[in-house]
Amino acid sequence: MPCFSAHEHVLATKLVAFYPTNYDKGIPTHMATLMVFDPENGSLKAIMDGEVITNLRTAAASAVATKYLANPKSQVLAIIGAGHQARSHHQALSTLFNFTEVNIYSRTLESAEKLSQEIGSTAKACSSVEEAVKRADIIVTVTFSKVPVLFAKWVKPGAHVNAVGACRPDWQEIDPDLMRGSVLYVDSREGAMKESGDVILSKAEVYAEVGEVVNGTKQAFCEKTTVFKSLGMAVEDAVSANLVLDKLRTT
Ligand SMILES: NC(=O)C1=CN([C@@H]2O[C@H](COP(=O)(O)OP(=O)(O)OC[C@H]3O[C@@H](n4cnc5c(N)ncnc54)[C@H](OP(=O)(O)O)[C@@H]3O)[C@@H](O)[C@H]2O)C=CC1
Ligand SMILES: O=C(O)C1=NCCCC1
Repeated sequence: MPCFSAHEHVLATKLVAFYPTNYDKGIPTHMATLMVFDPENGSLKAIMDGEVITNLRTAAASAVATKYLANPKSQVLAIIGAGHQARSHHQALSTLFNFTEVNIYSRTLESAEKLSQEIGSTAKACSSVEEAVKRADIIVTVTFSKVPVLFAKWVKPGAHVNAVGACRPDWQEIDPDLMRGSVLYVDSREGAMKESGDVILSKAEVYAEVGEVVNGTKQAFCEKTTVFKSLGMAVEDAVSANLVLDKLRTT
C-alpha cells in the first residue's frame, strides 16, 4: 500500500498480507511491514513493524467516522469479533463515548469472554449477534467471516455501524438489506467499489467518503442508520508512521 502525501510531507509503503489460519496457531493474522522514505530524494528513512499501526490506525479511522455519524449520546457499544481490531476499536471509541454497556459476540464464547474480562464490568460476552446488537447505538464488525453476520432486522434504527472486516470483493459481513437500507459512507469510493463484497454484492449506493463529511462537502446523517465501510488506506499508515518517527525524534 504506497502513499505520497505532499501535505504531510511523507512517502511510505506498507506490505501487508493476512492469513486467517494463523489465528489457530497463536500468531498474528496480519503480517505488515512499513517502509518510510525521504520524499525529497527517495532514500530509506525507516523500516518499522506494521502490525500495531494497522490495529491503531484502522480503529482511529472508525473513530473519526463514528464521531460524525453516531448519535453523540451513544451509550451501548456492540463488538462482533474479539481479536486485535476488537480491542483497538474499543480503545479508540472509548476516547469519544462513555459506554455504559459493551456487548461482545465472537465465533467462540471463550474469545468473547476473554475480551469482556479485559474490558471490565461494563462488558458482557453474548451468545448471539442479535443479543449483542439489539440495544446497541454503535456496532463494530471485525471478524473473518465470508458471509453476513449482522442483519438489518436486529439493528436499532439510528444506530451507526463500523464494518471493518470482509475486505475482499467476494466476502461479506453485513446483510445486503442493511447495506441498502442505511446511509453508506466509505473511506475510499474507489477502494470500496473494487474490494468490498459488502458494497459490490449488495449494490448499495455509496453516499459519501468520510473525508467529504469532515471537510463539510457531504452531510453526516447521524439521526439515521449509518454504515461506515472501512477497507484501510495507505495514507492512514503513512501519516501514522510519520507520527512514530516524530515521537522518536523528540524522545
Ligand atoms: N478495514 C481495515 O482497514 C482493516 C480491516 N481488517 C479486517 O478486520 C478483521 C479483524 O481483524 P483482526 O482483529 O486483526 O483479526 P484477528 O485474527 O485478531 O481476530 C479475528 C476475530 O474474528 C473472529 N471471527 C472469525 N470468524 C468469525 C465469524 N465467522 N463470525 C464471528 N467472528 C469470527 C475470531 O473469533 P474467535 O476468536 O472467536 O475464534 C477473532 O476473534 C479482518 O477481517 C481483517 O482483515 C484488518 C485490518 C485493517
Ligand atoms: O488496510 C489494511 O492494512 C488492510 N486492509 C484490509 C485487510 C488487510 C489489511
